[in-house]
Amino acid sequence: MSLPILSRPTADPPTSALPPVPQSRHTRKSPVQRPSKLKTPSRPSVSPSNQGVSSTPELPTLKTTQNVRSLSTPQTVRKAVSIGQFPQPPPPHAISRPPSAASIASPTFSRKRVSEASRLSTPGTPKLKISPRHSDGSNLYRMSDTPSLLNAGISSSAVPLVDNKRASDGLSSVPSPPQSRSSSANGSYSTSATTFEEGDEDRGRCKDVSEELLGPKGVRGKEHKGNVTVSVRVRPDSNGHDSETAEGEWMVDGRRSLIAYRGKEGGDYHYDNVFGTYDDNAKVYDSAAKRLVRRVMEGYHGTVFAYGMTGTGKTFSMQGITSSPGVIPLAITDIFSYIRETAQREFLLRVSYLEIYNEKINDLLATPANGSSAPQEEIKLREDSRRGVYATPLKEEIVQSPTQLLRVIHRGDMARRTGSTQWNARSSRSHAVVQIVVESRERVPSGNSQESKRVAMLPSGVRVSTLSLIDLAGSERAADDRERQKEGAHINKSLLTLGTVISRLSASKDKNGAPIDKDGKHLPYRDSKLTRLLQGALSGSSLVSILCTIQIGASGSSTAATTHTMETLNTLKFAARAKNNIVSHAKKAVEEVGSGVNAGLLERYRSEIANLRSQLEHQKKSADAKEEKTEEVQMEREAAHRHEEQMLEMQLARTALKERIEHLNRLILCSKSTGVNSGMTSALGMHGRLSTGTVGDHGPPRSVKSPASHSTLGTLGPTVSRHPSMASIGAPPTFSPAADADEDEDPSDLGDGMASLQAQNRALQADLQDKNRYIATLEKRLLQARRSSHSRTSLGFSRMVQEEDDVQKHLEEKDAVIADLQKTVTVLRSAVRQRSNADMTPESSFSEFRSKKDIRILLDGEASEPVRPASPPESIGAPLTGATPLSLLSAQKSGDKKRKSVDEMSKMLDEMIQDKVESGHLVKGKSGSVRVPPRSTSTQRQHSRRASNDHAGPMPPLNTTISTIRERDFVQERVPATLPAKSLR
Ligand SMILES: Nc1ncnc2c1ncn2[C@@H]1O[C@H](COP(=O)(O)OP(=O)(O)OP(=O)(O)O)[C@@H](O)[C@H]1O
Repeated sequence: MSLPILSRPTADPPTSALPPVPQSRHTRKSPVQRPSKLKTPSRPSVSPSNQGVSSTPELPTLKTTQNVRSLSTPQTVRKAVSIGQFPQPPPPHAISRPPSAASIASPTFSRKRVSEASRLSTPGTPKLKISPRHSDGSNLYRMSDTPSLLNAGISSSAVPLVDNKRASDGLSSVPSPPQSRSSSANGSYSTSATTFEEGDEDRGRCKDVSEELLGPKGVRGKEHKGNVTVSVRVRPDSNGHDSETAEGEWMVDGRRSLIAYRGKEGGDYHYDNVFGTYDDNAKVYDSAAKRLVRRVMEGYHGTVFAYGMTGTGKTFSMQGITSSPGVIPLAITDIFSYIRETAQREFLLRVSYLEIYNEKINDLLATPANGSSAPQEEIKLREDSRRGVYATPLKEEIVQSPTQLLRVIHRGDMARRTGSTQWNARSSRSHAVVQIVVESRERVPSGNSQESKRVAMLPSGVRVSTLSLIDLAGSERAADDRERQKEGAHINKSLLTLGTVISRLSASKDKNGAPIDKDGKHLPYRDSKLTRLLQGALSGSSLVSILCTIQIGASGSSTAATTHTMETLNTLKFAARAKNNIVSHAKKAVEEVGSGVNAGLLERYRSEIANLRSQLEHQKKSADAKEEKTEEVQMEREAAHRHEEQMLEMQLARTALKERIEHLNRLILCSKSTGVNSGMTSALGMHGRLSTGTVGDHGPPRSVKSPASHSTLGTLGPTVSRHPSMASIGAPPTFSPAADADEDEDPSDLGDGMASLQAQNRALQADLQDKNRYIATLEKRLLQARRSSHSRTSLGFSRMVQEEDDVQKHLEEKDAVIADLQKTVTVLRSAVRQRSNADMTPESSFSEFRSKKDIRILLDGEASEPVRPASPPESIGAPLTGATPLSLLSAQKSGDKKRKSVDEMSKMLDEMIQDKVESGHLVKGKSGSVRVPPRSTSTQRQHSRRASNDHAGPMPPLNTTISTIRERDFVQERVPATLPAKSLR
């Protein structure tokens, strides 16, 4: 009989979300025996065929009255597994508890189970016999009612039978009645622990049964045994026909969890669960692993492993197929259901997946996805007191959803070593270990307030538990293939070591605490990586569920059949030893507080989150402070910038003013150098002399102004001070009489008035150009100042605007001056033209001067009053009344025409100077010199104007300067530079 050719799941993980996880777990009932078409063996109705059991003729071996339909062909049983096609979790109203008897009694449930059974059973399946209880009690023992974490809360009440009789024909896994554990003399085994159906009274209750059991009222003496569950699953025959021998030799009673072999070395084997060929993976999971998974979620360590001969259905049971997912996917679904149901705790899940292949550990999750064959870092097993034995370095992935977890495991499955053997087309060549680490922590129920939310995050102890789901490689006979032989040798060796360890397990320990066997020898955990890795579970630190798979009724040659039977018996013995010897004293993991190396990731993440939060807050604070500082600095900078701008503008304005002043000064010097200033000075000197000397020479002096002004003029003295210029401010130099004399006595001046005028004209033109250039410069600066003033927001803005206005005013005044000068130039030009006629009558001269005077008046806009007639020159200082310039000029007809006209002009100048003195633009010194009044406040200026004293002051204000310039310009205009100094005297 050949074994079926099977294939491993190849489908990709699902992309769609898993179905919703149930919110309640109180409605799904415990799995109980399902109704079957097979007849339930009953003690009274002993089948006659039982007589044929040779090995134990005395035992009535009951045959099922109806043959179990053989399972569908195994070739099609193992289809590609698609995670998306895993069974949907029960709806919210359903619970994950096994169906109760009550639910079984319902027609719907019965129909479903019946149809499942009929689907799985195929004609040809070995007829399984149900062994009744031994009548003599020698080979069959009742299992003791030992409550445990894995059957916690289960009462020993009998399961109600459908229609008052066992619905199962023995293929169901309804636990047997309590029996005491013992082994029969002829090799029959039974286990002390048993699983019990939950009584109706427990259904719907969600109580912490472990607490109940571990509490003072718990059966402490027996609980440890109860923490180990051993189940045996019988795989359907692969080819559909069964041997009569096998049929006669084997009896499987699922209801009583019994497998009996009536052949050589036969006996009855009792376990916690016996699954028949019709039991599907859901049933296996519910009975053998579900409770353990729940306990792991509560904080216990748990290990589920499948053990058995190659091809007997270990991988099938652990991974499952599309239509019947196995223990691993169902556990994953359950884990997440539990998390959803447990609102009072928060969880963190991480998963790792390794294989032990040829005594080497490979990380199945670390395999590069792109297929690159980079050598993996060697994974070693280490041990510490807290974690026990563990593999490192191992990749762990944190998962947040069932889909994600299934995908990770699927990835590992794909990386696992498999190969074709004579017995299994896709045989697992390695032991595969999925480890799901569950970290959980109590959550303080959070209210709506921010405070309570914060409190909810307060750190509490983190509990870390591990669920190990192990699919062992199958024991096998020597294969033909070399590689398979080598693999098989390693597999067999490790399984042998496992068996040895289990067989020698005892509660004894040496003085160092190392486990020893009954003979005081050390247990050979280190002989294989598998036993080393399972050390914690085997030595009792975790809950254990062992699922042993067998196949009975193997076809083939009689030798093969014998070998097969021997292997099956070995598996059964292994299972029995495991149940008898493994003592679990699993305890709930202690909640660890703190964020040290030993703390779970959950705590580390929490503390990291808290750290990051505080860092964030700190950074935010410092950022705020920085921002504030930056703002301050920015404001300071802006203020400084504004200040700079203001300073710049002020500087510009000051520079402009200074330049203007310098320029004007230059002009004055320039005029001097070209004779203009000297002419003016000469004129003034002339005027001085005119005021004093001319009185004697030409009769009483006449003033063209008021008597007051005349008297003022009289104080000018014999030497007229030089016209004040910027250079003369503060210490106005006066021309010494000698210098004056030198200048005045220059005969060329007298003889070449025309040339002087032309020179003056040139100088004025140059001056005009200078001024134009200067205006352009000022305009440019003004433009710059305006531009920068746009950006001003400082407090000094208004002040600057004010200053700018002042500057503007000054500029306007300067413009007016320039206009004056231009006009003056025009007038001078015309004067030059007139002089060129050389025929100048006093009248014409007077009219010319008069017109100039008018022009001046017009330009200055100040002296609007008409020129008054000159005063009679009786005395110096006396008011000149009754004389007009015309009369004056007429009286001197006898003199040189030019001299006369000069006198006229002198008079006119005198008059103008007097005007200026009166208006405060000029002050007269005691000696009769004329100066610009000192710089002073407006009040002082007014006072100065009134007092007309000779106080010399500091630099005059700009207005004064401008006025002075105007005066000077006017004087220049009026007094030709070529006027002979002598004549002025
Ligand atoms: N209970 C079962 N019902 C139907 N088919 C099954 C059952 N058990 C196993 N099979 C089928 O038997 C074949 C072998 O199963 P599986 O690969 O799970 O055996 P195994 O014990 O894991 O073998 P190995 O140790 O060589 O890996 C598969 O095709 C599988 O589909």
